[in-house]
Amino acid sequence: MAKLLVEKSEPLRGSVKIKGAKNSVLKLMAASILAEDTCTIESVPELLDVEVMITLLEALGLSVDYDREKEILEIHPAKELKCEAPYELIQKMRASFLVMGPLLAKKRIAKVSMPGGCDIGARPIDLHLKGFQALGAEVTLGHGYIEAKAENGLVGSEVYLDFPSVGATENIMMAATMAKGQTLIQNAAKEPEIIDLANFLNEMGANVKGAGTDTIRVVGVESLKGTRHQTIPDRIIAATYMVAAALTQGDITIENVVSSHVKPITAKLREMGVTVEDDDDRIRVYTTGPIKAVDLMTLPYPGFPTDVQAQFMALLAVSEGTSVITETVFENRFRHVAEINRMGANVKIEGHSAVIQGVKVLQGAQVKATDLRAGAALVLSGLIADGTTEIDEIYHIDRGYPQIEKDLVSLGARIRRIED
Ligand SMILES: CC(=O)N[C@H]1[C@@H](OP(=O)(O)OP(=O)(O)OC[C@H]2O[C@@H](n3ccc(=O)[nH]c3=O)[C@H](O)[C@@H]2O)O[C@H](CO)[C@@H](O)[C@@H]1O
Ligand SMILES: C=C(OP(=O)(O)O)C(=O)O
Repeated sequence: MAKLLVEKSEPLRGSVKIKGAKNSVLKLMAASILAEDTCTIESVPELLDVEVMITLLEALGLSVDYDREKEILEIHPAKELKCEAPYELIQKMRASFLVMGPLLAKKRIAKVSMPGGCDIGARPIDLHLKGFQALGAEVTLGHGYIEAKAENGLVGSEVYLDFPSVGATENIMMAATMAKGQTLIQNAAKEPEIIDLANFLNEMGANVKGAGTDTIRVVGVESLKGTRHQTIPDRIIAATYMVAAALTQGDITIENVVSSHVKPITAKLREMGVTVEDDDDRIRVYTTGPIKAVDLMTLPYPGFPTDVQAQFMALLAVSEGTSVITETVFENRFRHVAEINRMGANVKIEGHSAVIQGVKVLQGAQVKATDLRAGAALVLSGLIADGTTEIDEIYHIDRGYPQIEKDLVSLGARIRRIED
């Protein structure tokens, strides 16, 4: 299996341009199932997860042209849309389950494999299913598959989410686009990717209002057409590179970022003594002083993102003092602790919190990426650790970072990929 070898590097300097957001583009791809004609999506990063979604759309009968160089994806409607999404594809990636809402809206029946748990938690789908049921679908579970049926079409309704789940909000929003009448999604997730999806759906002719607030109103329409859309920049990659600047005591300018999407990151870094200068679409992060210990808690947007928790742990591991990170979104998202401790960090898990006693230096070691962001955190730690850090199982990183080593090397990092 491929590995990354990360050497202790000089402070990172220079500028880096952020590509389209994985967590947006995968949903835009799923939403394309709804269109009567071609959808063109721009700024589609070259990621493993994008390849999995292409395979899934093709398995459903759509045809897809992906110009990897230009980062443009054209998704053409199926001659005959299939309504079954198989286990082999759904188990590869959680976001595959997002085809259920569009299939149910368009075919009035969908049979999708249950996604199962993953490295960061059990990740149930009860809220997605409650939403489909509220819209009148009959949902049955059997042999590892979920079947949802609404023979006479879905009917708009009120859906209250117990937790503002990103995926449930998106799946229900897509299902509701062609339901009869109005759907209200209350306690909806407010992530920027939800707004991007709503904009995409509206460009296709849907009637979605309130995305980005906790109440989304969808008025069903008869059909949806194709459109051309530019994916929003990846705020999690931007945040990862912001941490890289602070950790290496460097000076990085991040281009093509929506500053308001990374406010919780900016605020936390400033609290740690790091300088962050932000314009609308560009952020400069630099520091020369020590990093102050801080406490943080992950929360749904606009709270501190769980997808940046591991990267902040890498930074707090070498801060001055004791910090506490509390993870409230996923119940098992501390698997990176064992790995970062192998590099000399002093982190203890206490229930849903990690107590981090800052140390002066980290040491290069053999470690493995236990999930996508955990892997990114290890790459960052490797940049300041003495010697070489050898990171295994980097396919996790490739799910969500189109070119982590290329970007970081362009900023002065010493990273090599060893292909098997
Ligand atoms: C592809 C994608 O966009 N992934 C993101 C998405 O994942 P995802 O959409 O899976 O995350 P959710 O917001 O749904 O999950 C948040 C919490 O709600 C729970 N839950 C969710 C649905 C449900 O039906 N029942 C339930 O209990 C989950 O187990 C988890 O504990 O949002 C997460 C939270 O910001 C991010 O970390 C992921 O990177
Ligand atoms: C958890 C993540 O992704 P996914 O929901 O696809 O597993 C992530 O992007 O950090």
